[in-house]
Amino acid sequence: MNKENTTSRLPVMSGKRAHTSSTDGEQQQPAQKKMRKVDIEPPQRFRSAASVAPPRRPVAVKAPAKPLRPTGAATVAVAPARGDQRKPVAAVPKAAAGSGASRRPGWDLKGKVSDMENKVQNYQGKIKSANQENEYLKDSITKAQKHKAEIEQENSGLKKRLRNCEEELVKLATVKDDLEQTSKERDGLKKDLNKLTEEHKVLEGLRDHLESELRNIQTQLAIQTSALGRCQDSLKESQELARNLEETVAHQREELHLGEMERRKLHNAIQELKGNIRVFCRVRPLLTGNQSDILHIQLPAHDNKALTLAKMEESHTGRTADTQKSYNFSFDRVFGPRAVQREVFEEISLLVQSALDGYNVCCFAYGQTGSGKTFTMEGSDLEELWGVIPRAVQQIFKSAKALREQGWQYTFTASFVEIYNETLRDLLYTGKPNKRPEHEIRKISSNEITVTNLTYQKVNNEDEVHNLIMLANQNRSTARTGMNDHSSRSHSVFQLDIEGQNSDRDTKCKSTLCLVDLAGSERVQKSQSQGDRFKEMTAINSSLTNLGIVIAALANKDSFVPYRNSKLTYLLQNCLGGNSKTLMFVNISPEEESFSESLNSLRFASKVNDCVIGTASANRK
Ligand SMILES: Nc1ncnc2c1ncn2[C@@H]1O[C@H](COP(=O)(O)OP(=O)(O)OP(=O)(O)O)[C@@H](O)[C@H]1O
Repeated sequence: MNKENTTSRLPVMSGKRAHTSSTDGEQQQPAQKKMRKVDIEPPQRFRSAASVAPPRRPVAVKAPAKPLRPTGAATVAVAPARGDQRKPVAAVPKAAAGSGASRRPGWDLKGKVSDMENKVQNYQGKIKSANQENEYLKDSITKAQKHKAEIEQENSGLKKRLRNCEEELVKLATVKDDLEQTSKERDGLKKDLNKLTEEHKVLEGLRDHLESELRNIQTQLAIQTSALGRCQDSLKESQELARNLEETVAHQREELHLGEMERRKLHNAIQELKGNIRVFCRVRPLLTGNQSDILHIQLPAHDNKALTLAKMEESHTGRTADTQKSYNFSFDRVFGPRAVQREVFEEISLLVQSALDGYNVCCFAYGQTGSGKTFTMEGSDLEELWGVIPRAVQQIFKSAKALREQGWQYTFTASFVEIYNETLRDLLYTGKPNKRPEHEIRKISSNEITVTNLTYQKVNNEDEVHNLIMLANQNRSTARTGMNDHSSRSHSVFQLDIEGQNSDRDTKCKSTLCLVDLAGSERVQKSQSQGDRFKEMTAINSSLTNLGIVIAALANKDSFVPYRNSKLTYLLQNCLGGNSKTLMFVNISPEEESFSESLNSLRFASKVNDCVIGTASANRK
């Protein structure tokens, strides 16, 4: 609102007032100006008030009837009302008054009085007019005051409105700030929106892709569902079949178990018929030369159980011709020099099977040094040259695996001990040589023998047993170098303790497979041993003799069996008793110079072969 407008809209206000308003207006904020422009209408009352202004009517001046003597009253004039722009009431024309006085002669007092009275009347008229005007002015003042009060009231109202407007303005400023803030936020949101729109587009693309994949999957699912339906049908059929098969399997298992028990019974019966102690004779091939050069050992072509040892004896007198002396022997089986390891083992594999069935089994090789005991029991590294021990171990683990399907679980514990000069030595010892412990044989129950400080190694497969055999050979070869090949003059005993359990049938069995490589059986006289060698030979012969005595006592069913006479028989006590199956190999050297030793060995073996040890029974619970 400009100054001109303010002035033009408030016509009754003084210029100063109008100016003040204008100044105020200039200082006001644009918003206030706007508000004023909108709200303040030209007050109509001011206009009407303007019309209240006293009329500019001329004061009626009556010509005096008589000219009055001019007095000082001529100076009386009505002061114009404040703000009244009217001209002062015209005084009686001076010329008229003056001309009357001047016209009257000095004596014309009457005339003069008349003039004076006119003047008085004139003045009285003037006074009356002034009074009227005064009344009028008073009235105007009253109205103006009233008007002023109204204006003040209106002013205070306007001020109040102004304050309200200012407050509103402040609020609006806050709103503006808020608006700016909101605007910024909106910009930010716009950016976010743009970003989200982009993302939305990407997601839409992804969704389209996924929807198409979903459609594919749904198609596949439909195909799979129908296939599943078919599968479920065939599964039902298969389940039915499986149930039938399970019943058959259970039935067959039962039959198998019964068959297995029957097999064990029959197997044992056969073993009993064969005798619980059996003797096999094995003739070593010549290490050099032609095997047909072996003349003193005769093996009948059609009898694999007989052997004849023949020797030409010179005539003592010289008069008669040389005579041939023959010694016939019969064993459970005789293997000639051409017999291979597999062939030999086949004959004893049934015995090894008995060990898994819960029978104690003892297999030992007897014979003079170099006759092939170690070769028979251990053989060499080549699988086809494996001896009884590795083949027995292989068979045991193979059979145990097969029996697992019938509910049998087996645990195996191996030990390997050497008896030299009636002293025990742990062949599985891995500690320091100078810390080797001493060992004692102890009987811990009626059918259990244990050796103190001996390594009893749990084994789970044949490889582990082969490793133990290698360790034992290492231990023996160490002793061999240090003690002048004492291996020939020591007994080595490999024991495999077998424990079986069939939880389904609540059956347990426990047995020991004992495989022994005996020391060379040379006679003292022949070897002409002396000193340590003599001591060794005495110990060997003593233990071998005791072995014969024990076997004989068992055969005779003696009430006392002298097991404790030697470490060997004490250690083998459980494997030699009535509850065991025993196999003895008698190894024969083919060289002619070994004739006498061979004869001795065969005689010893024959004695053993004649023994019938009581009926073996399985260690079952
Ligand atoms: N059946 C066989 N076929 C081939 N070689 C054999 C046979 N038997 C033994 N030998 C060989 O004869 C030699 C002596 O055999 P071995 O060491 O087994 O005799 P030993 O009776 O154990 O002797 P020791 O009592 O000294 O231990 C070895 O070289 C061995 O390889």
